[in-house]
Amino acid sequence: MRAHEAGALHGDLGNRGPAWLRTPEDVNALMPELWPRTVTRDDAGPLVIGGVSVTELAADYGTPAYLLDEEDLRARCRDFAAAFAGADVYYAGKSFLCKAVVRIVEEEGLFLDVCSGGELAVALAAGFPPERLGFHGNNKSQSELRRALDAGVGRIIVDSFDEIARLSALSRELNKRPGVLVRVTVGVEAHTHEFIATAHEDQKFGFSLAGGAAFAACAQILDEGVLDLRGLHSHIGSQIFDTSGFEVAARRILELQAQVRDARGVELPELDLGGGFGIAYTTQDDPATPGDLAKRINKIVESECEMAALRVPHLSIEPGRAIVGPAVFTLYEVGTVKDVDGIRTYVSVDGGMSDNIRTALYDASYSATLANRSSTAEPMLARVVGKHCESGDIVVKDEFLPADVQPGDLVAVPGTGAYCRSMASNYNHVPRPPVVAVRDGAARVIVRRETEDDLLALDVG
Ligand SMILES: Cc1ncc(COP(=O)(O)O)c(C=O)c1O
Ligand SMILES: N[C@@H](CCCC[NH3+])C(=O)O
Repeated sequence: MRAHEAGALHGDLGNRGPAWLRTPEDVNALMPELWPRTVTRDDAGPLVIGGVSVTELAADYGTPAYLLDEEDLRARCRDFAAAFAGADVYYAGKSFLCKAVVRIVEEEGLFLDVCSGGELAVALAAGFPPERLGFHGNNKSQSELRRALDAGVGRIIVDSFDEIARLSALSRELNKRPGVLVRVTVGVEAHTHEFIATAHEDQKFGFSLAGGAAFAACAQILDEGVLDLRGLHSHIGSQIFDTSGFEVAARRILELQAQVRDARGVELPELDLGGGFGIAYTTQDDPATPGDLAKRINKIVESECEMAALRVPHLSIEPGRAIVGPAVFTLYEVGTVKDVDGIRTYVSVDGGMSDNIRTALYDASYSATLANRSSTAEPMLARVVGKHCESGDIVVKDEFLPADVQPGDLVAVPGTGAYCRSMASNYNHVPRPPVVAVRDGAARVIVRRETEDDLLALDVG
């Protein structure tokens, strides 16, 4: 039985979605907060991004494909820069990095956070000014640190005593004095998935504040005088909506700042409060605007500094997801529609966990819409799944699609700009999709589709 022939069963299925998911009045309607800014649905029905219809993009570039709204990405860079005027906004490259995006970030005046030799290589290959780079990582290798020093990376965020020793030895050898920040674990239990929370005590990142390691790291760097200690750094996790976590983090880290001043007579001039600002993946999410975030963060920093009689340090933040996440959607083609005995309708698309691992890894929720046409059919609760040999290969757990969705239709999943292409794999030897940037009626491939030749290129013998 085809899904749209299942009739009354769809009503029953409607009860199986999560409580927050409502049957839409118009299954073709787009919730503006979920989509890149230029996306519309034109009269004939297909989605249009940057002035180009998805049917045209699918014909030209194939599916699956990540479609990037360049105007939207640039606007989000500018929104953060304007809201946090006077601070340095580092775009977190781990969310998605390629040379074209590095250039966009540079042109829009942002700084760039990299966290591996590979990300550093992409930034340098695109000509990003090294003094505007921040280099992260809990286990930077000798060669990665050497490369960062050679390139003249602006800030290295040190994460362990081993790294302080390694970086100090290299700095002496190369006769450099890099600017460093000490990454502090502030002991905040961020309200997000445990795998993407990074400031509770029991974890690999940073120096513990409560245990005294963070103070000891600052003292050691100041005593040795080899590294230029510019300030403290905190990142509490990712996809966070509750700003109280940032407030607690700022308060605690500024207490450490005061402790360093009192003990050593040094007021560290900089403070980095990391990234982690949440975005809307479904109608249940209600993210703060950059303006709101800036207001709240600046207020807490200023009032804490006033209480501790500290000068307000030069602030920086590191948003990744909030800049690139909403600027992209993934376009898939439907291959099969299967109604499983009244339990659930599975809509299989031509990608899956290899292009979006977040649903399987974090139990993340996404939304979807029929993209190549509008439909007058009733909304039907469906699960959008991939083509991998894995029953957990789910792209969108629960979403209402028109009941007449059929093979050959296109389905679009918004909010896939961050941590989708960057975490993509070749599982089942499925080539990774391209990233196509669209702007003012023109499309350009910024990351090409992987080919079977690419997959075979690493096989030796
Ligand atoms: C140190 C650091 N900075 C910035 C980010 C960016 O986070 P997000 O993409 O959630 O803004 C991360 C990732 O969580 C991170 O680990
Ligand atoms: N990869 C995570 C975010 C972690 C970012 C790195 N600290 C996600 O998809 O939500």
